[in-house]
Amino acid sequence: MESLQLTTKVSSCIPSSRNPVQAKFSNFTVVGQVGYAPFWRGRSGSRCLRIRASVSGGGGGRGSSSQDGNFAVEDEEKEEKKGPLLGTEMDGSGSVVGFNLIPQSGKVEFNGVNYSSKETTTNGLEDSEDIGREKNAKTRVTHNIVLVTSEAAPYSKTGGLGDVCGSLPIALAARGHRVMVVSPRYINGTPADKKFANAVDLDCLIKVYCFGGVQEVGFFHEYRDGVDWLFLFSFRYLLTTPHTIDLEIHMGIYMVLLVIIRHFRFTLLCHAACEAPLVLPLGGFTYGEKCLFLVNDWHASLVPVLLAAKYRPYGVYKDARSILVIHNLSHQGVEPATTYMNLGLPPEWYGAVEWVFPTWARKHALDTGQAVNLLKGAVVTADRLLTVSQGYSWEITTAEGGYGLNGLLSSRRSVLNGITNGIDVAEWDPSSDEHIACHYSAENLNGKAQCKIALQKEVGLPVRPDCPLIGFVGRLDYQKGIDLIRSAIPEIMEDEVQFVMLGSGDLEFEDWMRATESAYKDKFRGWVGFNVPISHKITAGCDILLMPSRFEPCGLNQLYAMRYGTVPVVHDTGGLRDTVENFNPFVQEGHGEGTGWTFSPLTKESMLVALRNATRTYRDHKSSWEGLMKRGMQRDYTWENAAIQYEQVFEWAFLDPPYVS
Ligand SMILES: Nc1ncnc2c1ncn2[C@@H]1O[C@H](COP(=O)(O)OP(=O)(O)O[C@H]2O[C@H](CO)[C@@H](O)[C@H](O)[C@H]2O)[C@@H](O)[C@H]1O
Repeated sequence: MESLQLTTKVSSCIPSSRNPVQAKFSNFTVVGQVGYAPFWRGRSGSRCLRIRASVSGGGGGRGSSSQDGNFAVEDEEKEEKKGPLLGTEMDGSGSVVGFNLIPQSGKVEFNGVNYSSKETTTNGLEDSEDIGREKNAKTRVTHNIVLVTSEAAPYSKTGGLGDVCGSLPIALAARGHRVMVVSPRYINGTPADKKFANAVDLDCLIKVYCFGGVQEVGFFHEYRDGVDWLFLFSFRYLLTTPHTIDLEIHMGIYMVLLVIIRHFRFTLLCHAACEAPLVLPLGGFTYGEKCLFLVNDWHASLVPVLLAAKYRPYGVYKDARSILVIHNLSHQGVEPATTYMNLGLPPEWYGAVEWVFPTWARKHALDTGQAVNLLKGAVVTADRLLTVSQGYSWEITTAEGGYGLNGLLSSRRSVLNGITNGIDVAEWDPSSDEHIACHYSAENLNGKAQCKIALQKEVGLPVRPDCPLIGFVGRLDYQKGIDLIRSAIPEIMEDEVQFVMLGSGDLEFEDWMRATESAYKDKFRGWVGFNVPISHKITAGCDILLMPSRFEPCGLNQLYAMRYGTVPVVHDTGGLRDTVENFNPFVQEGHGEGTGWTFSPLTKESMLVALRNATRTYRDHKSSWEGLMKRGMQRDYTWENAAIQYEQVFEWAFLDPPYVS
């Protein structure tokens, strides 16, 4: 099975005059950037594409997907449903040549995965039982969603991106959408590999064209919680590269190799994610062309560029839409300009990803500043842009928060929105958390004191139930404001407090944590590493969670903390500002309101003031403290809230024509 192939020989290039948007963007380049704002220039050039048959027959091929109606309307007026398909017929070469139908009532099994007809929507329609139940329900539109990500918990996680991409798909599936998640299959020869144990090899190799030739990629698949989880592998990738994300974090000296590995891995990921909806008959049906791509951060940013440059000019994915979800603008996937040829894009599309560093950012006199920037590619080609909080969606349009993309992002402000992340309320639930010593809830807080004692014992701090215990969990890097904690620690340690930090990342900060532990044996513990059970124990056992993030697109730890009755003290920025309400003890007839402390500006002094206000309230105003804890615990953090807002954005995406067609 092969994908659209781009030849490097260029023979024709005919931008459509049908659509002004296409005319404007299908051939462009950035010729200069002043303050990073690009000037677009048409570029004469041409291309020749060769389409090789990928799926033929059975209505599952490109252009005639079996799920063309994936943009489905659910209401009681539904027409007769079709029976689900059993699976594919393949020819000797492994190409799909047809499908076998089975009756609609039975169970569907494909590659060992059970899809009951209730779970598997046909053209997005729910079964008649549901229709009956929802007789009076409002008409609702469901979509075929392809979420592309470098990580998805519990399979892979290095940070919040993994959490979000592990939970949001399930919430969307629960609302009736058909959802596929495409991410790499990280196998590293450790017990962590077991997380992929339930995924079965689909035995379907596809060919994509990038990195100077044909690359074969395959998929493992698990159907769980209503979601098709697809894990990508490539033999070349397995044989030639370290493939654990944990290892990558510690690769330091092999950074150059690491950059190449990532570039290769995520280029493959994007190409494969574009092919998967067309060629994989999951549960008997392909997702088809009329799907919605949710692409997360720079790793998946090539997807909208591929849709525009490789597929739409040849009539494929005309009705698809793409939404770029920005979790962290400070990582943009910037590589040397020479790597453009690896991306599998037509030469004339260079302008979409072209990036010119300003003079001051160049390393030497001969450095021309030329680079490719994958995230920028998505910013200029995706149909809509999303960030993970409203505050951050504004910050990225400013010079301070825009990391050089603020000009472009501002120019797309009309399609830029922010939706605050939810959290996995089943995994993060103090009344049932398997990692913590004692369960508790807003109604009965007794167990929290036990969790604090258990944490103090586990990390070897003196057991002092009344001493305020401050926690920190997160990546040790510039974003998280670790340098601020480092500069404030001598003063924090003068107070009657204990402090537990869990984190990994920057080696300098890891060393600092170890040294601080030696210096303040009775007060400070620094746990270097990535340890999910300990993160739960800290969240439950501490009284206060400190987050002095320099910027924070959303932040999950403050949400986890509030759900566990641990009061956050945060820098007043981005998603932290949106989610933590500053404590005011005087309102509500002295009952107070708010869920934590927000401080600004980002200085040691203002952080210390907020922290000391928190510890004083903890010690001297027990009822106010309990109010703070309970208000935080009673907030609604479910993903359903966020999923409903995502649906609104999906609707807007399909109302407009494709941004680049
Ligand atoms: N050492 C360690 N051991 C165990 N667990 C650890 C850990 N270090 C971090 N974690 C966990 O990783 C997650 C980090 O969440 P953040 O929201 O801080 O994400 P991050 O900055 O990575 O992601 C980006 O994406 C997310 C999701 O959109 C945004 O919330 C965020 O603002 C943005 O920077 C949490 O679940 C945390 O508990």
